[in-house]
Amino acid sequence: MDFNAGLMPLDVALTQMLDRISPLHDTETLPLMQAFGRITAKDVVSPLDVPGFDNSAMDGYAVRLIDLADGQPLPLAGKAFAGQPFDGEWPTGTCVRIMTGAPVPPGCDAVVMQEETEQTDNGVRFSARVNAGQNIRRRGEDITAGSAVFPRGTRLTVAELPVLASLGIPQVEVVRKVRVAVFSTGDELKLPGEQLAAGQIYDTNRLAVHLMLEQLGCEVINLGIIPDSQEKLRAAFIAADSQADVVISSGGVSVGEADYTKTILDELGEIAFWKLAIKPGKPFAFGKLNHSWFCGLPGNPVSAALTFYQLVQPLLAKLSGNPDSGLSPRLRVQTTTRLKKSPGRLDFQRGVLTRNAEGDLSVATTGHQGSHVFSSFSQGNCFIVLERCRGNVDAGEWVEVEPFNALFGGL
Ligand SMILES: Nc1nc2c(c(=O)[nH]1)N[C@H]1C(S)=C(S)[C@@H](COP(=O)(O)OP(=O)(O)OC[C@H]3O[C@@H](n4cnc5c(N)ncnc54)[C@H](O)[C@@H]3O)O[C@H]1N2
Ligand code: MOO
Repeated sequence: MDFNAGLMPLDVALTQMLDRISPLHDTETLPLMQAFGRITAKDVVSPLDVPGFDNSAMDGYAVRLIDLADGQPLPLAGKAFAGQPFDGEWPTGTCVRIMTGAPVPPGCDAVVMQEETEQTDNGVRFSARVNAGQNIRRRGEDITAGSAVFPRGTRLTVAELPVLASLGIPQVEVVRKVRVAVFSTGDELKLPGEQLAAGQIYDTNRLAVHLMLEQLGCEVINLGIIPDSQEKLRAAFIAADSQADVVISSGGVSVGEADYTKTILDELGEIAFWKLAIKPGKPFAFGKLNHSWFCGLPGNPVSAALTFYQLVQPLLAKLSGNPDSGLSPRLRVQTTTRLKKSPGRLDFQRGVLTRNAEGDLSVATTGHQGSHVFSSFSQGNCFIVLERCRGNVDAGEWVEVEPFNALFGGL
């Protein structure tokens, strides 16, 4: 019997999910200092030219080309500093001492850096050839007034926010944070610091999900551990649905006798899909509650973190108006170790991607790939993504890898 028949392929699940979701409409306006990581809600239009005026790129001398024609030294007519333009008369046959960032005087054809000049009793001698426009940074050459500097949907980081500061923009309109409620389910779960009775374990998944949500800039509503009781689980879902845009649970989505999540979802909302052709993470469920989206992560910790990473991360990106899913581009490299795999599902094994002295990349397994071995994320730095139809992979074969992003300590 083929247990994998009827499982939904990952790309189909992702398309179905993302097609149903539209970005949040609500926005807020924040000072630049508080806007790191947020997504612009509108095109940001520049009110200014940058640079705002023609200015010098070097410490040196502002000249007119015609004055250099006979090779004679030029006496100084005055000085220009950043913030203190030269505003005197500029007589023919003279030059102006100028500093980096100072506005070039009207009529200036070029700036000669001081290393290419010589002081003489009769003024400054220009030994090297001087080209029109050299060392002048032109008004508007970086950004012109009225142009869209960053389109709607830009994630604001240290690459963008200082540009807004340079335009004199003090605040920016961004999409509001996505509100996400999270809880773990299971009678066996305890908090770190508590005593474990026989058969109990510590709750790993809620911390993993909470931390990933924070990294992704979401507002987290952490509802704790919900015991395996239909009543308590129903109450948790209702409370979560009333507060959040997305509700994430972990555990209880498989086929065990205490796996109530699916039953309650059927009752309170609609399940769009459940059971994917991926390993780990097969019992991932997605659907809609009364007003929020629902993601049911499998209980096994690697499966929970992996399905969050591969499915919930792109969902949150879309909701927050970010066109970038957050997933790293995949590469093809050779594996240096044998990889165990059964045909049927798309495997996301954890691997170590390295570069040898010749600059060639290769990957090796982190070892045990059980969906309870959370330390494999720490040992690895990438997913080894093995196609559904593939069986065991021998050392030397080519495989696809997906480097971890910052959620798992990658770049
Ligand atoms: N007969 C079948 N059994 C299972 C199947 C299946 O298809 N048929 N799928 C297996 C797979 S794959 C996974 S993954 C799990 C998912 O099960 P659930 O989502 O129902 O999760 P639980 O049964 O509640 O727990 C599974 C496992 O994970 C531990 N767990 C749960 N929550 C946490 C947490 N917050 N932190 C740490 N560990 C957690 C739990 O103790 C169990 O060991 O089902 C398989 N079974
Ligand atoms: O598909 Mo499960 O998530 O292997 O542990």
